[in-house]
Amino acid sequence: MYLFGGNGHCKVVVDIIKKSNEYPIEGIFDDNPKFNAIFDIPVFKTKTLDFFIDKQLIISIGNNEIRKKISKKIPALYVKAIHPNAIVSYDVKINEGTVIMAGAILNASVYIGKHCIVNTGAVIDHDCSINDFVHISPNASLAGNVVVGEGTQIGIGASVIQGIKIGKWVTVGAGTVIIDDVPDFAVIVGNPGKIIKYNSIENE
Ligand SMILES: CC(=O)SCCNC(=O)CCNC(=O)[C@H](O)C(C)(C)COP(=O)(O)OP(=O)(O)OC[C@H]1O[C@@H](n2cnc3c(N)ncnc32)[C@H](O)[C@@H]1OP(=O)(O)O
Repeated sequence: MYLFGGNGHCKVVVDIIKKSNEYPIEGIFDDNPKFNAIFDIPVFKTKTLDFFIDKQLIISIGNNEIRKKISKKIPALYVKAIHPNAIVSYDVKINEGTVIMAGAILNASVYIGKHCIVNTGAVIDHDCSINDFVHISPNASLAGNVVVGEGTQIGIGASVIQGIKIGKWVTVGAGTVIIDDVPDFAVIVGNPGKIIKYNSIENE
């Protein structure tokens, strides 16, 4: 399999794949000239997108908007990666392109969309629904029945009480406590969370 994107997030994705032993990593694609190899894995420059058509791929880029753009451009056999030390309930649905990091806990009947990141130690409790291109940052916790819209980032250490609906392309700041629904594109911080501005997202 291959990875696309060679920054810090990529190193954590490499770790998951090596530990889960599911796929050998044949290379990482990144056009930045500063990368030649990441750990012992060669870095290649992109020549043609057709190369990826029959290749297993994960987009290893932390920015949700960029991950979406690249996934629309590159036709590949997207796969998911789940760290062996994540705890994933048996009826959780995880879609392609998504990575689940060490210590994450996904409880009963959780749904996770495509190209999501469930980062280190995040907790997603029963019946939550996480849409495509979402990032749940390290140590963030979602109580039961929370819905998170496309492209949203839940910041490091944030907490969301049960039954909340968070819109698309929202940014929930580090350590924020969400006790009410959050509209699309909001940037929300503090305890309790207050909206400070709105994201502008191109071609979402
Ligand atoms: C493995 C990994 O690294 S995963 C990555 C995890 N990273 C994160 O979770 C980062 C989350 N990002 C944040 O919390 C950011 O601070 C954001 C996105 C909410 C805001 O960032 P910016 O748009 O740059 O806003 P800025 O820093 O200018 O802050 C605006 C105001 O909000 C306040 N503010 C910003 N973030 C927070 C926060 N998390 N909690 C409380 N207040 C905050 C600032 O103090 C500032 O207040 P002021 O206007 O009174 O001075």
